[in-house]
Amino acid sequence: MQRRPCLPPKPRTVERKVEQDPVEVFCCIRPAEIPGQEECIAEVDSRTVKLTPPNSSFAYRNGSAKEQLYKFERVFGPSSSQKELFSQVAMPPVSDLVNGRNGLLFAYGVTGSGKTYTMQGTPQDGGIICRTLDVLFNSIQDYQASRFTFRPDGMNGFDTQSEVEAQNDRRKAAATPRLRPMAGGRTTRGRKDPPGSQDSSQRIPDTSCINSVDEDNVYSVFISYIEIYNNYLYDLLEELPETGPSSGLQTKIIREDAQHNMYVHACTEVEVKSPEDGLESSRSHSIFTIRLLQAPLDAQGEDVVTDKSAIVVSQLSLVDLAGSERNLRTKAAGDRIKEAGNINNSLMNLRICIEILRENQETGGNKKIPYRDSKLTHYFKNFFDGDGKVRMVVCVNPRSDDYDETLTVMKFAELASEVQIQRSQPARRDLGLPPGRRRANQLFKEVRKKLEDEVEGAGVALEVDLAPIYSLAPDWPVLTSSTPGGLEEVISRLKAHLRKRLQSRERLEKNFWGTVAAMRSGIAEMEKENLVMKKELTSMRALYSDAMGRVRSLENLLHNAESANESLQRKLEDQAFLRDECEAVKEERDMAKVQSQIEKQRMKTKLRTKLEQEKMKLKSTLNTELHHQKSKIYQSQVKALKQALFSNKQTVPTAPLQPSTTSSSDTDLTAIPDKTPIKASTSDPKLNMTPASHRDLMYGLTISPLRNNPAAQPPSSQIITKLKSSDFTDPRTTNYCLTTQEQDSQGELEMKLFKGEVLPTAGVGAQVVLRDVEILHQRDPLHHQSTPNCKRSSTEGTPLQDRGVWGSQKRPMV
Ligand SMILES: Nc1ncnc2c1ncn2[C@@H]1O[C@H](COP(=O)(O)OP(=O)(O)OP(=O)(O)O)[C@@H](O)[C@H]1O
Repeated sequence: MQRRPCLPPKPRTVERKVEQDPVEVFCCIRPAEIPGQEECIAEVDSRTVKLTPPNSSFAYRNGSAKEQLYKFERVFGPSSSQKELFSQVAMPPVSDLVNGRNGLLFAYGVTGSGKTYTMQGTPQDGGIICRTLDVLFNSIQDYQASRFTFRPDGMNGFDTQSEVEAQNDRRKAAATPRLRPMAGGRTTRGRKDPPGSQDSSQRIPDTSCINSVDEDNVYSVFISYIEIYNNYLYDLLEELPETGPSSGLQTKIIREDAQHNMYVHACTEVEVKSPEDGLESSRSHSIFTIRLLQAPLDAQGEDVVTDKSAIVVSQLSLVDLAGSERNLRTKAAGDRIKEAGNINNSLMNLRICIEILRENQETGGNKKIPYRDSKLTHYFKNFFDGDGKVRMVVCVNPRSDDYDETLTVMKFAELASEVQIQRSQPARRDLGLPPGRRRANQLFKEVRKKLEDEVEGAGVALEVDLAPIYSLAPDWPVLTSSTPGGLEEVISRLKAHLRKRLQSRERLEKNFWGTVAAMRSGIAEMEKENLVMKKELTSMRALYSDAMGRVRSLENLLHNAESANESLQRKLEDQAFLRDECEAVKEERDMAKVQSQIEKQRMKTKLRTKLEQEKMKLKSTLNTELHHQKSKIYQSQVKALKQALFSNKQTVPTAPLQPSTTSSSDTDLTAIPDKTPIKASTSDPKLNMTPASHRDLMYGLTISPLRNNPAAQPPSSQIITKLKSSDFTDPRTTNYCLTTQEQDSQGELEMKLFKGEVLPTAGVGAQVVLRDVEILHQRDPLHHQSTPNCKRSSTEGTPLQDRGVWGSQKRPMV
């Protein structure tokens, strides 16, 4: 069977001038939603629109916007009617369909631009789908084949059935209750049906019709209705059981038939006999396909030629594409994002295919067109390869908010209109049958009926008189006794006539028996052939059923494999989706982790700062306290020293300058190896020192009484204490100075300055640590003069004091 106009193989190497048609692009501007709204598109003339960027558009904001004109085959403004649009846009493809050519018509545009309205319309004012069915049935109504004359063979082809088989099927169909009507008209996208689309009583049908219908054919219309959702195919006419669990619509796969046509495997195709039958299931937002079957009548114009190869199938797909920008403006999430992503991927792939197609045509290149990257383009591959005419209706909502998306749509339309599609060949097949068979047969039937009605027993009267063909001779001669020549003449004429008759009879008899013999031998031959044929047929049937069994099992295997593949693909996609989600969650967690680390670090810094502040505060409190204590101690020590110095006592208590409150637990004190007072003899006015293991040394002091007048006094020690209390922030820097004076018999005065620090102990006590000693010598000038040999220090002669010259010698304390 010829499924459809089988295209001649497309030439690859042989150059041949092929006729091409451009993709025809039309523009339909819907009326404004709100009267007086700001609009971005205007109809310039019947073929041109002007697109003006509004201030709010992205293109305007980024400075790339400018006013632009776009050309179309035809522009339909807001006031155009559905009828007008249908006549210009869809009538030619309907005519092509009737004449055995394929066609694809799709509506493209942003959400809410009127694609569904254009394809379906309203009950009172039908859209392209309704009008297509109307016109088609108006045109073929009288030539329709009876139902079930053709049956889909499951491989994108059709089988012809005998009238008896068709009748059986009709009986069965009438007895079987109808299942849930065509998947309930549901679409997986869950869009709304156009108002009143199910109420056929309100419908105002289109009355146009195509005149070029071949009357010597019979016609059958089959429709299918599929939807591509999330890049999966669903058969929306799939019958679902009325009761019981329903697992919903199964996904379908695309296959290629023997003629390399793409088709949806196991997709329901419903034979429809009227527009209403078709519209019952035309609430489509997707691909509504009409397939028209044409088969010629036999020579008598009575029956359909049952030869499969005589059937011609043409197809018209009416497509309502999904809006292209859903996710951008709807702020979709979750499944909606996936859906929007798939919609955009499909449309993007459609654009890519068209772009490469155009590029190949322009450059003569042979770049691979990625039709198989999405179901939408895969399904329509044949059309772009030249299997039918492609038309596009670009639907536009004029509102300014849609400008950016409309601009993209316009660019795509411009691109599509530059693509050339190879013109498909008409699908007629000449079987050498005379035209007008149907008409002649009809006339014959009409005349016979008329005669039957007029004359009783007209059946006999209508028998063809074959007498002239088989007569033995011309009519008997009229012979009478008055014939000139007399009786003799009559007898001789009769004899001649009889001789002729005898000859004719012999000839006829001979012919007859010859024919009989030929027929007999023919029949015998035929019988023989028949026997052979019967045998062959039996073996062929066996082979055929074997082959069919194998085909079926292979088909099942293939189907299972494809289903498994499909489900694996789904799983893969789900996994990929899950993986993406997991990655997103992981990313979120990582971010949270980093955030918490930053938070921790901040807390740490904050706590450290607080700790430092607390420490400083504590330190300053302690310092204040220490200072206070130290002041107290100093005062008491100074007091004690003063007392010691001025009380003329020989010794002052040898205890270190710690208050008695110093506890044994004092850590600094424990570091002092020996707390035993260091005694100094009165004869040795110098201070006795006991080195400690500690780096700093602590000294017990034995202090000689201070003479008020050293000159008058015998050599002795004089101690002057000096405290500098300017800096108490660090107790270690508190200066402490002890001075001893000694005058020898030559009158040289030696002064020792012990420099040290007063250090706090761990308790509230303090200790004196001497670090340096400076010795100053002063010689009495008077004495010096009398003793010229006396030695002088290196600094001698430097007038340090009024009283004489001081030499200094610094010795670091160890
Ligand atoms: N030419 C028009 N005249 C009157 N109403 C229209 C026209 N075009 C669209 N509408 C109305 O606008 C609304 C949206 O139109 P429609 O559903 O056809 O848009 P769509 O492009 O198919 O959207 P989606 O992409 O979401 O399917 C509908 O209510 C429809 O009736």
